[in-house]
Amino acid sequence: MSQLSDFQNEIYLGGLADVRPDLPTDLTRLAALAERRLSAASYGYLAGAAGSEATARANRDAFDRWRIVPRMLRDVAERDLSVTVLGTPMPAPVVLAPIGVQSILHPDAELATARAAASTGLTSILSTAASSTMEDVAEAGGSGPRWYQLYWPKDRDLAASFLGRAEAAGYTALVVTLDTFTLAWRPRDLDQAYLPFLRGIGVANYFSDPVFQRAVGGPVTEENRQAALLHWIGQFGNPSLTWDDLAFLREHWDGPIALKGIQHPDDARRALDAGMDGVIVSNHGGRQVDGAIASLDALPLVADAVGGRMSVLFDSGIRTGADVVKALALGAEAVLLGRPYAYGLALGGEAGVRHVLRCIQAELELTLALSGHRTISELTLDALVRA
Ligand SMILES: Cc1cc2nc3c(=O)[nH]c(=O)nc-3n(C[C@H](O)[C@H](O)[C@H](O)COP(=O)(O)O)c2cc1C
Ligand SMILES: CC(C)CC(=O)C(=O)O
Repeated sequence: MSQLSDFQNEIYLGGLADVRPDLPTDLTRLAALAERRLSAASYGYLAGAAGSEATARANRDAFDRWRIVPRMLRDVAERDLSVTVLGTPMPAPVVLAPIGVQSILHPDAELATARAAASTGLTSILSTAASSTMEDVAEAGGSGPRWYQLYWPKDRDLAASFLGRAEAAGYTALVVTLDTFTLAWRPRDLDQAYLPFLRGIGVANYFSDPVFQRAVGGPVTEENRQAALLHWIGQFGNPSLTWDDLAFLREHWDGPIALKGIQHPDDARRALDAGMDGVIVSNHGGRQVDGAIASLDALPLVADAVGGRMSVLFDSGIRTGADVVKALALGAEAVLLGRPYAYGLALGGEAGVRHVLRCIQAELELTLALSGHRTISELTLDALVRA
């Protein structure tokens, strides 16, 4: 556990880490603590991955195959971690990944996450499958920067309604997740017979939507709840989508759009051709295709194919400041942090999420400076060697 007093915090970290004394500063230790706090089913849902979880492990192992080569005497007294990605200025290139159904982790759920993100100035991406409506989460986040993640439903009117609501609620960029039109074979959840949605968690944005309500014959009440859940199951994912459908997004969303779940350089090129503004190199934290390539291994190829012409973001496996440095050096403009902040939420609500964000930001700044860099744009492949 962190024993840092305020004074030590100032000395060690320039006051960057608003760390909680009851949580570890090594974020790789959060999972084990969260396991003790959560029910077996909730923990399994959060920590678990697809199949044998080989891809989840590969995501982590890939970081070990790259090593940072520190450079000396480069005047790193003034550091600036800020970047602007998809039109959003950020104090550091770390974004909160969309994580749905957060009420299985903490009663304050996405509202706590939005407040914690806003207090750090970091951008938070809200899932379509959030436990609260996008309007309530926007209100909790106040002036904090926010992006909206679309799970693209079959009903186009419902999709358009989601996009209109998100724009009205101040979400400035759209993230469209392509890799999860259905949940993968996830043995931990199958063995526990656990799916949050069947308990009515993660459906708030659907049940509150006028288009959804029209389809189920009116507002969702106890009487039509079962029918509404069945309708949700039919609507949630759309496996028939193709590249041609992206034009629909452009028609209904004025701001920047990034496609999440890209692993192949040709798919990144197609995203560029379709007029998208960015891609998120992600394998959903290993939760979808077991046996798939580690996301970090996909990153340099995608960045080579489209970097400079569109934004390239990265997720799946980020746990430390060094991981962030490696992903940025391999071509990402920013990274998304997934499970670590969700563990923080489970362990300490809003303060737990803030702890995680402060720790990774502080560790990133120290690692950047100690390896001889002042700014994010100075990080290139030159900073790394293959282990
Ligand atoms: C419990 C859980 C729920 C998630 N829900 C969503 C979601 O609603 N939408 C989405 O695009 N990605 C979702 N993801 C994937 C994350 O956005 C992100 O891609 C992944 O967690 C990154 O890997 P990491 O956890 O290793 O950092 C979820 C991940 C987890 C662990
Ligand atoms: C459908 C989402 C709420 C969940 C998800 O994306 C996930 O569990 O990986």
